[in-house]
Amino acid sequence: MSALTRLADTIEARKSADPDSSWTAKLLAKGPEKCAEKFGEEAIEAIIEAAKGDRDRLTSEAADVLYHLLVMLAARDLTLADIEAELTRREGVSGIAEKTARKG
Ligand SMILES: N=c1c2ncn([C@@H]3O[C@H](COP(=O)(O)OP(=O)(O)OP(=O)(O)O)[C@@H](O)[C@H]3O)c2ncn1[C@@H]1O[C@H](COP(=O)(O)O)[C@@H](O)[C@H]1O
Repeated sequence: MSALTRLADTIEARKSADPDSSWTAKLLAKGPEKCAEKFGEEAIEAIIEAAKGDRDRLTSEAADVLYHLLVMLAARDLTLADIEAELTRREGVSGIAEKTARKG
């Protein structure tokens, strides 16, 4: 099992945890809008580090982004498996071909 899958499972389990004992439970208790806002903040921090080019800081911010993405998805009852299914569906479809098809 990958670290990402373990993290997703932990986040799922935190849905029923005491907000006083878990950061994730506390964030989930604030609702999906707050989870989305936190994800946005973390994404911006990662963008800044990517632009600056510090690999260590970008690694740390990217980990925050993945954690907050999973929390945001959990807040809307979406799982990592749901996203993996969408990625699997896209496998073998060129991004260029997909964009051309969308433009009609
Ligand atoms: N990966 C993470 C993770 N990444 C970031 N964070 C937390 O997310 C928070 C975001 O940081 P911020 O500086 O934005 O938060 P803040 O400024 O204190 O909060 P606000 O004032 O914005 O509300 C920090 O408190 C981090 O500790 C995480 N918290 C938990 N995890 C994972 O989730 C697991 C379960 O954690 P708990 O739910 O706390 O048990 C942990 O074992 C980890 O594996």
